[in-house]
Amino acid sequence: MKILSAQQLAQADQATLKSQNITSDELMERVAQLVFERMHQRLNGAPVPIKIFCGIGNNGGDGLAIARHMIQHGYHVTTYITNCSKHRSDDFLKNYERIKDITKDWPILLDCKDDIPAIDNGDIVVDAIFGTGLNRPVDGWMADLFEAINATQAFTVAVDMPSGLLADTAQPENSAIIKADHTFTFQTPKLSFFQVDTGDFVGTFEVIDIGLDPAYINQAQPIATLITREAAQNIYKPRKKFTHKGDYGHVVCVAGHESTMGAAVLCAGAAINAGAGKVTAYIPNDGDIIMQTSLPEVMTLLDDDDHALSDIRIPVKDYVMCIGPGIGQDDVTVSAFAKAIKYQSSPIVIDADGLNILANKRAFLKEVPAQSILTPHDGELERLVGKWNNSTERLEKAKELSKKYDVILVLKGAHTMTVSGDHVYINDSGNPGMATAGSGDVLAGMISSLIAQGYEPLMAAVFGVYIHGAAGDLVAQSYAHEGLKASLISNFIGAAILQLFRNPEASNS
Ligand SMILES: NC(=O)C1=CN([C@@H]2O[C@H](COP(=O)(O)OP(=O)(O)OC[C@H]3O[C@@H](n4cnc5c(N)ncnc54)[C@H](OP(=O)(O)O)[C@@H]3O)[C@@H](O)[C@H]2O)[C@@H](O)CC1
Ligand SMILES: [K+]
Repeated sequence: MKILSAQQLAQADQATLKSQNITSDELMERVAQLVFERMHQRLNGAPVPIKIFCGIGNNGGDGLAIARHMIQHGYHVTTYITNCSKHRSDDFLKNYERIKDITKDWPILLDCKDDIPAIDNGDIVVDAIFGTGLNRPVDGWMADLFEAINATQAFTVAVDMPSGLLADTAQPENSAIIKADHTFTFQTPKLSFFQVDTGDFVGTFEVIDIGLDPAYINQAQPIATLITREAAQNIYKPRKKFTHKGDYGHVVCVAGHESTMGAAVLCAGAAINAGAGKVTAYIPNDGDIIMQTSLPEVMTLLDDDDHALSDIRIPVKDYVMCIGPGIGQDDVTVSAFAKAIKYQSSPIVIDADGLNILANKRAFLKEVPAQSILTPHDGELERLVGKWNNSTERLEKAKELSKKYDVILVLKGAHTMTVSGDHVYINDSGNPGMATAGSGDVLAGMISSLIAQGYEPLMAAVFGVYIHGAAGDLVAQSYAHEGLKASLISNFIGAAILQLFRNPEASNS
């Protein structure tokens, strides 16, 4: 699903009015009707007090139209207008007249100086103050109003966006933002919904297709793409009948150190579980028994050194290298790593200590084959690109690194983002239980496995991240977030692929 910028959405709005030959007022009515229907479906006429706060732009116009529908259906609505300036939009004004004429229930004008209306914990608050048109930080009385709403336990529903949140640009520090419990957002989700410093303001969200011009949306270059279940279905490559293990590639996991052999086991195990035809673990000599007893399907190649990797020689042809899990940063390993990546000519996957070595010895970055995949968590990313002040800057820095070295970055976290040049793919599966040791080793093994099976590196990363999250979601259903551990994610890879094509209603999930 495309994620468009606030500017693109405004253009889509204009294109829609033209192509569908409708007025902006008619589009606003369509939007309000769709939001009302969803609220009505859930509330089912409940006599709960509903307080609708409306700004004086088009977001406020939406709010007034929603209020009118709710009043007409017998809900207990109080409508407030934050009447802070004279610049009211035309469609706001039309809906202001309409709610007065039709319902005779006049909105309360708040003069933005005096008291803030009382809000009780049992109220439902509808936030229609600002949407995509926010153009400066919120301060003064308005910031106090936001704080008062946030201080209550009233269930808060945001229209299009929580007010105060910017759709796609850096949010100034300590901005006043409404903390929504649920957001009805129009046509596409906004980039800030997925960023660590702003995502929590959105609550759960629901994208409402408001029928904006498909021709405009199809040609628009998105600022990011949300990888949903449907997108993942389209990437999946089913196997053909007359094939053999050679058709599904060979992964060599270069991993492990005397105290971190588990990382090597998780990485190689995930490569097998994700479908590679063959997997070899290149490990320190003493790790042989651990690997062979843990994973009977995996072959081993042993380093001369008992405890650490010292000279990585791989006497096989045509394989995909996954390097880094648990290798440590001993001097011998750093030199061996440099040599190993220099000899690679096709894309590899670099994780964990492999990334830390690259951060310390930046010259090695030039030796990384084009289209290789780097899978940093935020600590590793910071070592690679330096500190950032906000999520927007984090993403910009990742894009720069990706372009400079022609590599793909998988920025791990809630809503993992895969960055390839200016293209960003945001993952929609997974849960907080996946923040657990070894989860990254499993992901690195999975992505390498998919490249070995013939997926283009970028799609291997995007699909691998989705299935990794989906496997985590399946594990969480039986083990809770707390009981989720990396080896379980790996064990559920196959189930997650099956689930991708199961009718969600039939499987009740
Ligand atoms: N895209 C679509 O297809 C559709 C979009 N629709 C809806 O339109 C919404 C966008 O509407 P919009 O452009 O009128 O902007 P909006 O969010 O109401 O804010 C503008 C107002 O806020 C004010 N203001 C801004 N910042 C402020 C601040 N910090 N502190 C105080 N005031 C501030 C600003 O004041 P001014 O700058 O004029 O002084 C102006 O009055 C969108 O989110 C969706 O809900 C649907 O109806 C139809 C389909
Ligand atoms: K809003």
